[in-house]
Amino acid sequence: MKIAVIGAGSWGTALAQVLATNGANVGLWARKPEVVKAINAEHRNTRYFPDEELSAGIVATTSYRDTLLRARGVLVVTPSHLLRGVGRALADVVDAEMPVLICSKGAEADTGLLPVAVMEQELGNRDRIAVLSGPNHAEEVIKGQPSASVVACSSPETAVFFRDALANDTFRAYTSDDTVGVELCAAFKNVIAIAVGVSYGLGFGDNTAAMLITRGLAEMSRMVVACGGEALTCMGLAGAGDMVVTCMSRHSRNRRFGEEYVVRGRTLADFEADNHMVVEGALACKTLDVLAREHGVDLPITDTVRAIVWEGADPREAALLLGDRPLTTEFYGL
Ligand SMILES: NC(=O)C1=CN([C@@H]2O[C@H](COP(=O)(O)OP(=O)(O)OC[C@H]3O[C@@H](n4cnc5c(N)ncnc54)[C@H](OP(=O)(O)O)[C@@H]3O)[C@@H](O)[C@H]2O)C=CC1
Ligand SMILES: O=C(CO)COP(=O)(O)O
Repeated sequence: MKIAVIGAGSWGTALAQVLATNGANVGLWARKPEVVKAINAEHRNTRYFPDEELSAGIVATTSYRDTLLRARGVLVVTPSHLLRGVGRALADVVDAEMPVLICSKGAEADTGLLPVAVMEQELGNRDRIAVLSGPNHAEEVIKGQPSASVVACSSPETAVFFRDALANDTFRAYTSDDTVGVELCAAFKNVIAIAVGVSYGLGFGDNTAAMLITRGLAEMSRMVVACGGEALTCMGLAGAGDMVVTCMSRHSRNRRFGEEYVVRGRTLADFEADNHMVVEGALACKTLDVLAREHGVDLPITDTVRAIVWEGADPREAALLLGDRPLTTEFYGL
């Protein structure tokens, strides 16, 4: 069986390797010809994983049409701000039944639309559009270290199709029908990871990090419930699981950006350019604000991250303001 993967950054490459390890032929779309050449000739993605040998079952190309040719399903693994453009391009090459798994974590700028809704607008047929999320740093998944993730979709058949394509002894995949919950968890945890990075950058310790993680989970739960998702999803792999790993792992770009912003004064543009990698939380703190206003949800940590990253707020003063709000019950708004 052939599966297509759109995006040959860290996560697209790692997922292509999981699929190929499971026996699939993988068509991998990369935008740079030199990445395609290295993958096909040397079985390496020299830009993101120079030390990992990729399966010979992965064939890269810069053509959407060739990537999708005879594929039974497609994974979209680009940064979230590119999703609408990818959906538009895919509309020309996929039929109305092709299962689509979105692996990006974020929401659309300006509209606040979540990935499945964006893709549905471009491709139609929501039941064939699923989303993948969980505590999955690509650097560990590509090495086959034990990990788990959730495939969420309104259609159990689509969820099971992708679950079975991805699952193996070291990559457990669970299914869920709470797409909105899983998508919001994915967008939120990146924002909170920036907050944790800022906190360590300011010299605060592990108590502060644990506070931000758990209050971040409360913030996430308020939003998930307000948008029609399930609070329990926030306790699962896409919620608490991904929150913990992104806030605590040395691999997290979001956490590292937050820390380097404070300690080294590095801007978002510099950080992303130097690493060739996205910091999804920087965009998400703005897009989640659109949703929060729409649903009247209080997001104090998200607001603080946005003030620091986009409005020039001093990180230490912003942190003090966060602690200076009226005291209330632990699970207000739920
Ligand atoms: N990395 C991880 O561990 C995980 C990431 N994710 C999510 O997956 C998504 C993709 O992230 P990831 O794989 O890490 O990406 P990376 O940050 O590793 O790399 C960015 C990718 O985006 C591509 N890109 C950048 N700008 C454009 C553009 N204008 N047009 C087309 N492609 C572009 C880059 O291509 P090029 O190399 O040519 O610049 C590269 O493939 C994100 O939403 C992320 O949150 C989810 C789980 C784990
Ligand atoms: O989503 C991720 C891990 O599950 C990756 O997080 P970062 O983008 O912060 O590295």
